[in-house]
Amino acid sequence: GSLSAADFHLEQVSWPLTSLQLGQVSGLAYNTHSYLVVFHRGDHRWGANSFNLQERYQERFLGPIQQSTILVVDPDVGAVMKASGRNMFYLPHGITTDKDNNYWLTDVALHQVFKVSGNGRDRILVALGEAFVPGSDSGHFCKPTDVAVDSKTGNVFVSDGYCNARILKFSPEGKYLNEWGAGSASDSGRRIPFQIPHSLAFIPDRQELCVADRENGRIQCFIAETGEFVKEIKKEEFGGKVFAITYSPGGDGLLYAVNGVSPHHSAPVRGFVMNYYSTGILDTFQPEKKEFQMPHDIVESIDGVYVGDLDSRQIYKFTLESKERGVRS
Ligand SMILES: O=C(N[C@@H](O)C(=O)O)c1ccccc1
Repeated sequence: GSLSAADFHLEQVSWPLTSLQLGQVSGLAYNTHSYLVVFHRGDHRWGANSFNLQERYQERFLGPIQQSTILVVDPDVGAVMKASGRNMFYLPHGITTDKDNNYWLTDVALHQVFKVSGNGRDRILVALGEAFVPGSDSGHFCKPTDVAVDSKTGNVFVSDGYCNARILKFSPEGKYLNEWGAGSASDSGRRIPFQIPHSLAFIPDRQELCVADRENGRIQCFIAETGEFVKEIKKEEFGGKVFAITYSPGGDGLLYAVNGVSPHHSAPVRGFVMNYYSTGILDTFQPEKKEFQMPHDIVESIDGVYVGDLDSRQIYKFTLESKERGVRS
């Protein structure tokens, strides 16, 4: 019969074949040509003193990152096919591609969201927020973390952010449409605010938007049209931190997640494969030899699942191996 995800397990494969010379890896995306797109910080890093108490970036004197922060990487060997994003960003965070292969990016130092042409020429097509000015009205963000695009309507969703606790919705041209906070929690019924809405995944099969509510260690999903709360996925196995999520459309709708280092290391840091509808955990995965340090984004490509680790400054690739073979060998 047809092989279900239960017959498979994600295992790390040795990739890339040559070093990608990355800084802190903050975001991963993939494009319609099934290439991996990497958003990294070059020689900048987000340290304990990067921001003051008013959430203002303290290292403007460094100027923008001069290395290429946007790398299009070939999924087979990991060779850099295209490099761009020089002299534009200070602290890259999230990256998403739209159906025309344009990039939507966030920069936590700029407190801004950009739509940039994906042809490597880096034309800024939309810029949201005010450079270096944190805020919480419809024209400002505070360390925005990610962007998701609804390919059906072209509407754009922003998770905002480290120092706000909301999701904003914009038209394809960047016109403010709506915003909302956390939905009601499953247990207490009290509305527990987001604590770093850190990563977004759009569910095209359902026109829903899921949010990795990082420090609450939960995923909350909403109706994209209205922002109405649909459901919450919170697992003991997450250990109280969910850093990133991504969704694989199609029949069995797989939702992937990576958790973070939990207090007292009570839960291992790893990746999860869940069925979006049943919310059951189908598989977990982690690097063979080393541990994840800070898995910061995850994306599924045509041939595997990629995890960008911010602290180890590298990208791990996992592919589906049949469990039976594991038993036989
Ligand atoms: O979470 C943090 N960083 C990462 O998510 C990241 O995106 O770098 C962080 C928080 C406080 C101070 C310094 C870094």
